This record gives sequence, C-alpha cells and structure tokens, in this order.
Amino acid sequence: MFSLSSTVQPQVTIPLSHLINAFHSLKSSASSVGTSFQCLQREHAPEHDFQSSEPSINLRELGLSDLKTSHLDDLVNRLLPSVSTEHSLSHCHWRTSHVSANSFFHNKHGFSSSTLGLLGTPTLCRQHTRPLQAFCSDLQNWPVWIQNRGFKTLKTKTRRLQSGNEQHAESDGYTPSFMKGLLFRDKGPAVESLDKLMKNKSIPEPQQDAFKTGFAEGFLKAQALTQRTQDSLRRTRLILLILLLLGIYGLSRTPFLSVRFRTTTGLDAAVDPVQMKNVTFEHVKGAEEAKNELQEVVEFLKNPQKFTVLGGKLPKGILLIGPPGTGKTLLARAVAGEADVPFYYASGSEFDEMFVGVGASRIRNLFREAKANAPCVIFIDELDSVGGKRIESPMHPYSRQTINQLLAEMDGFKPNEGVIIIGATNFPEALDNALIRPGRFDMQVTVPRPDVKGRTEILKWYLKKIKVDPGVDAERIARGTVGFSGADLENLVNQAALKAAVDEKDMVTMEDLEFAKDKILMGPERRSVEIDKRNKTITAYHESGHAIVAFYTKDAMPINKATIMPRGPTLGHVSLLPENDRWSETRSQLLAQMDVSMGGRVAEELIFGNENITTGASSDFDSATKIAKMMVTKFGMSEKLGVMTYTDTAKLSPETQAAIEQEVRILLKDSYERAKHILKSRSKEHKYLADALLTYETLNAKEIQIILDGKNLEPR
Ligand SMILES: Nc1ncnc2c1ncn2[C@@H]1O[C@H](COP(=O)(O)OP(=O)(O)OP(=O)(O)O)[C@@H](O)[C@H]1O
Ligand SMILES: [Zn+2]
Repeated sequence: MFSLSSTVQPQVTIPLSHLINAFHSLKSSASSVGTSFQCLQREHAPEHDFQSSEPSINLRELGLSDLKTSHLDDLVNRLLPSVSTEHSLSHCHWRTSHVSANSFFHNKHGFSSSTLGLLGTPTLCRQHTRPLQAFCSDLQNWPVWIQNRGFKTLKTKTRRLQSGNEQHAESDGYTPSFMKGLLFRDKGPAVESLDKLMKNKSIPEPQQDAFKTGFAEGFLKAQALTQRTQDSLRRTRLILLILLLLGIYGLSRTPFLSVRFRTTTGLDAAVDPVQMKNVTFEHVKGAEEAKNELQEVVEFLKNPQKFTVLGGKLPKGILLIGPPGTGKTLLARAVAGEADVPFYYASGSEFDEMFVGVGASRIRNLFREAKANAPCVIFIDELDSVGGKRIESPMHPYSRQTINQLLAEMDGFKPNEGVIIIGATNFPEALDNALIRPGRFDMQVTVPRPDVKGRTEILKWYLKKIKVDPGVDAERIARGTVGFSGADLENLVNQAALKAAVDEKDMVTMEDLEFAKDKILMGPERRSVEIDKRNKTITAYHESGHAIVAFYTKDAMPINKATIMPRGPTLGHVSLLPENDRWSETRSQLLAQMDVSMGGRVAEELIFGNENITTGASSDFDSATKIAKMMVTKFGMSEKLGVMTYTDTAKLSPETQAAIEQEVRILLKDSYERAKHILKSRSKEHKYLADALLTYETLNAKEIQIILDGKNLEPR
C-alpha cells in the first residue's frame, strides 16, 4: 500500500484531472455494471438528482471496494464532472469543473483568505468541505498518487531535498516519463506500475483500456490547459495542493506529522477576531423585523454590566434561521459592528472533523479567545453541520464530541460575561434538540427572503454603488424577482454592471438589469445558435400567442416583455409581472395563468395547422397542468370533488383518482378553448406582434402596447 508520508518517494505522479478523466471514460464504457451505486446515491444524497438512466460504475469492479460505502456517492458523483453541469453551478463546484478552483473557494464572507491559502477548510462552505473531506479520507485507501510536481511549497522543497530527486522538479508542460510511456506505448516503469496496479486490483481487460485512455486524455487536456491558461493551471494546483495537504493531514495519525502539520498550517493558532465597525444595520436592507429583534442584543453588548444590573435577561445564543443568501452573516456582523465589539467567525463545517478531538478542540480555542475578549460576538455559520442530528453517520464520526464541546462551552459562561453566540442555519429542523434548549440557542430570529419592498431597498442599495441610468426602475425589477435573496439581488446588479461594461456603456440601464434577471432565472443567452427562419417564425407566433392571451385576459398578470432570443433551454419567452408579491390567488387568476400557458400551442395550431405543432409547448402544459391539479386537489376549486384536499393521490381509490383526472382534464380543455377564442378573434394583433418580434427580437411592455394599438415602433 502506498502512503503519502515523506519517506516514500512517489514514482508515478497522477494529476487529479487525469484521475477524473479516467473515471469519466470508465463510466461511459461501463454499460452493464451494477446498480449498487445508484442505490447508494439515492440513499445518501437525495438532494442530488441522479438520473437512473445514467450509466453507472460499480467501484468494486475497479478494486476500490474498500472505500467506505458512504463515500462512494459523494466521491464519484462529485468527481465526475459530467453528471450535470448547469444546474449544479452554485451547488457543488466539484461537478462543474475540476479547474474552477477560484469559485471553489468562494470566500463569500470576505475574509480569511490567508487561512484559505493554507488549508482551505475555514472558508469552504459545507457543500464543499464534505466531499473534500470524504475524498481525502478515501485517499488512504486509494492506490492514488497525488501530483507533487510543481508545488512551490516548503513541503515539496523539503521533499525534493530529502530524496535528492531532481527529476520531479519539472517545468510546466513537460511530459512526465510515465505519461510518455503511456502515450507511446513504451513500457516505462510508470506503465508497469499502472499495470501492476490494475492487475492487483483485478480490473477487467476492457476497462483497463478505458482507464488508461482516460489518463492519457486527461493528460492531454492538462497539457492543452497549460498552454492556454497558466492561470487556471495555477488554480488547479491550488486545489491539488489543498487536497494534498488535507490528504496528508488525513494520513498524519502519527503525533510527529500532525504536530509538524499544525505548525505549518497554523491550524490551531490563535483565532483572530475581526472588528466589524464598518458593518452596521444600515447595511442590511429589507430585514426590519430581524433587525428590531437584534437591537436589544446590541444594547446588551454595548454594556453588559449595566444590562444585568437592571435585571435584563438575555439569551446566550441566537439562532438566525433563513434560506441561503438572505443576509444572516451580514446581520451577525452588523450586530458586532453596531456594538463595536470583536466578531469571531466560524463555520460549522470547520468543526466537522474526521479525526478525533479536532473539532472539539477548535471549539475550545474559539471560546477561550472570545471570553478573553468579551464583550464580543461569536458567529457560527452552518450550525447544522456541527450541531445536526447525525450522530451515527460514518461521514461525521466525531460530531457528537463536537456538539458536546459546544454545549459545554455554552453552559460554561454566565449570561453577563458579554459573549453572544449567533448561529445561522438553513435547516432548523436538522438541529440537535440539545442545542435549542433554554440557556443555549434559545432565541430564534427568522430571516426570510425579502418581500417586494425589501427587494426594492436591496436593489437600490446596490445600485447606489454603481453608475445607473436615471430611468432605472428598481421597483419594477423587484416585482419580477419574487423569491430572490439579498445575495441573488446583489448578484443581479453585478451581472447588469458587467453586461453594461461589456457593451461599453457608461451607465447601467434597465435593459442591463432585465438582462441580468433573465440570465439568472433562465440561463445565459444563446446568441450563437443559428435558428432557421421557420423555427424563428414558429417561436415568434408561439410567444406572441402567450402575450396576446395575457394581454386580453382580465385577470392575467401584466406583460413585462416578450422575446425570441434563445436563453438556457428555451427558444423564447414571455415574462409577466405581478403587481405585488402574491400571497394568495383567486380562481380567476389561476385560470388566467392557465390560459396564458395554453396560448403558445394554440397559436402554433391556428397559424401552422395541427400537423405542424411542435414540442415547444411541453413546459407550458406542465405549468397549466400543475395549476389545474392544485385547483382540484388542494384549493377545493372543483365542484365535483368539493372543498376537500387530496394529499397523497396514490393512496386514493381508483374512482377518486379517475374523478380527479377527469376534472383536471376538463379544466385544461376549457382553458385551451378560451385561449383559442382569444387568438382567433385577435388574429390581426397576433400577426403584428409576431412580425415585430421577428424584427426586434425583444419587446418590452411599452412596445407591446404600441404594437397592439396598431401603431408602429420607432426604428431602433
Ligand atoms: N438583506 C440584505 N441587505 C443587503 N445585502 C444583502 C442582504 N442579504 C444578503 N445580502 C448580500 O449577500 C451577501 C451574502 O449574504 P450572507 O452571507 O449574509 O447570507 P447568509 O444568509 O449568511 O447565507 P448563507 O446561509 O449562505 O451563509 C451579503 O454579504 C450581502 O452582500
Ligand atoms: Zn410557450
């Protein structure tokens, strides 16, 4: 068994990208291997949709059966960049690309980039640390060498000196001898060991080839990469370095190694607080209730003694609950900033350790430091990843210990010591009950997604920081961004600024903001795709069909814009704009939404004939069907089925199921007919609008109004 300790000099160096590639090609070559992996996938990571049609590999075939099963899913799914690239962008960068190291370390809280360079963990968010840790612990069992070539670190140097092996100090782009062997089929020692490796692990013949090809391809890719962008290579190396460090750390069970490691990484060095003077409640927009609730905590931190003399009773721990990006971290920083006290940031995932005692000792250090500097705020982001109910999980062997330490620390100081612990979580249900008992995190503050007013404020706040056209209507954008978090809105403004810069404008306009919104909602524009005239025409009539029905249906939402610019998976779209955040909807509004959805297909049918209708309406039908089903089964809006909810439709009697289906069918049919009626009687307007879309590609609300009034647009 190979080990990464410094006494053993690796003979073969395999960059991670090669490995990934090897798996990748193995995966596509393995068509008939077991389903065990998929089951694991479902069991352990339900949040990742994994298509069952996807060919899967059985890692046992690869001789990797001694991997801990719970790591398999994480490992393969995240190391294979091919599974899904688009939707997982923000979710897990492992999947998207093994090169995008910079997003991988998204240092979203704006500090500890120095720690980041050293170890990574402190700033990685949970989704990223887990697979990383899992991966690293798997390295122990893996017949894998991590590339050590080219790392300009003290460690590598020492290693080189120790071994006196200068060959490993190769320059970038140099083909390592084993790779030459692999590519040119001369049996070098490397190929031999790769062969041996595969023999030992009894990999079947056809898969051996796939494995090798994978390495070769990976290698070539890496070469191309070197030539193209030195920069991203550097980033790749950063991941590799961190993997290496973590890997070594994982292997360093011997006291000698771990002590040395600690000193090199500063892992247990003093925890540095950050003074938060510059962040105040003023910076947190649209979270008025949360701010009000936290105001008294600020008062307390300003003068803990006075507060307790007056008999005030304050919680030790405050739990901020809310979806990602709603400003929980920002609020915690603002509490410290308002009170002008030190702020200690920790992320739950950095306590989530694979090794005994490490998590607990980090907690101890953190509290020791904080108490010495009270009054102060300790902020623990992703509290659920340290304090979750998952005691027996093999992924988190020492979490119980860590929770206990946290509880002990919280119980161990008096309320007037002036230390306030703020924890943040997206999943309060996942928290260990012991944590929310009185005397611990007993005050809960919800930080919801902002409403329309909040969104307007947030947008205005970020728009203030850039040059904007006076015509920009923040409220209008806010209305079209239901469900966006503060971070999403900040991103929207950034994207708009970027777009304006690319277009060499000198200020950000409404179009840029609309553009950014669509991009976030629907994916990037696909300007490059060539769509033939006929398809363009069909799309233009389809989209104007939606728009016409929306325009002439009383309770439909106002149109915001229509476009036939392909974006993400769509060929065009019509966006509507609710007047306000809708808390509840009337029957007539629901029907109107269905009718608008139907407008697309109806248009195709009326204009091009029944035999020329396209597949483009399937998502329209999806949404119409969804509404109809809800009306019948949830909202009590069907006379036949009455004012009753039907939750688990699978458990209903066949008769009831049939009745529901029948009702849904009728609702959809009626809706289709209403849309048809409108489009038939408005055929002239329909044609104007479709023509205008073909000419101008995108039309805003005002322009649509002009065209439907039968007037011409000013040429652009
Ligand atoms: N209400 C808001 N007002 C102003 N800016 C906001 C607001 N909410 C989020 N932001 C912006 O989004 C960034 C990310 O928010 P933050 O990290 O505070 O969210 P979070 O709720 O802690 O997210 P997570 O659960 O992912 O840790 C902030 O630094 C800030 O720039
Ligand atoms: Zn459509």
